[in-house]
Amino acid sequence: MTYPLVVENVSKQYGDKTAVNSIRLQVKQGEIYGLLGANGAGKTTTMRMVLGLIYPDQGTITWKGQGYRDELRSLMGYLPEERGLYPKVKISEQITYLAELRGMKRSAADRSLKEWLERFEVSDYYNRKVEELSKGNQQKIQFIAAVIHNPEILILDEAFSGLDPVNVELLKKTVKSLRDAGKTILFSSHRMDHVEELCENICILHRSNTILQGSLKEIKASFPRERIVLETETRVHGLEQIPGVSSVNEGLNGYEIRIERSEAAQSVLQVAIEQSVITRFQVMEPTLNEIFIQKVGGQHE
Ligand SMILES: Nc1ncnc2c1ncn2[C@@H]1O[C@H](COP(=O)(O)OP(=O)(O)OP(=O)(O)O)[C@@H](O)[C@H]1O
Repeated sequence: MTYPLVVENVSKQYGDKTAVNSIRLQVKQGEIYGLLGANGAGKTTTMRMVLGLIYPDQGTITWKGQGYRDELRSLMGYLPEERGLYPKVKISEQITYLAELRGMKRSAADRSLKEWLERFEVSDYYNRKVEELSKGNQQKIQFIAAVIHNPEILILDEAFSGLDPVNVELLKKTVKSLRDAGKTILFSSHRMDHVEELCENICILHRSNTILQGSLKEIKASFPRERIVLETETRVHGLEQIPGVSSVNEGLNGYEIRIERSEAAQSVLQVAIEQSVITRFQVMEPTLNEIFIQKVGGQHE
């Protein structure tokens, strides 16, 4: 396997503050790589180094085997976390200008902009100023600014924040189609459900260091299964008293039971069978949210 984007033992200091400490990433073509971490963990700093906007103090970043060089500008697209459009300038003017900076001809940029506006169902914004748009629609325009020049590598920092559920789906679908078109995508998010849906591999940063990294599937399989979903036709009593059960939550459809050791699952099933007809019994893998909280939560600032 050759990886187009390789970050090798990269560190970055700001004064005596270490923002990123010796991190390593290998991102495939046609994948969305998840970069996770609490606020201040070092995600944006890492992305800005990949983009060549700031330089690592140590380590190397290579794109198809070579270090940063100016030609990469036109191959990279960036959706920054802090949005940076000019409020008073027309969308058509500023997006085509940004595309020209990335090496596009104005006519091609204009054509591409019109296609993207249509795809996002906002064609009438072509002549509008950014300040006239809602936050969510400004976000869509900012996304267009990142992809208009058809970059090979895409850096998306909190791409879906501030969007309503319909627009989240629209952008998610778009990111997936860019992945399927062979783009190499680095994606940060605080929404673990989005990461679970989009990313094959992840890296969780905590206070500048990598605390968990690898295939999401393997990471999930390596954590114990401590949650049971139980649905029965009638109520079941005494679940709390089963040895190894740490909590029982009764919901509308049944129970969510937490266990401390895997043998307890068998006892829960036994007790439920004795009292009712079971319509669902499932020992669940941990969610990424649970894993994140477990790894980061206890030491959160
Ligand atoms: N220009 C800067 N000067 C000094 N310190 C900085 C600078 N940029 C970032 N830092 C520090 O480096 C650390 C990592 O910041 P970074 O922005 O990369 O975190 P993040 O993971 O993107 O956080 P968030 O989720 O809040 O966006 C933080 O402690 C931050 O205060």
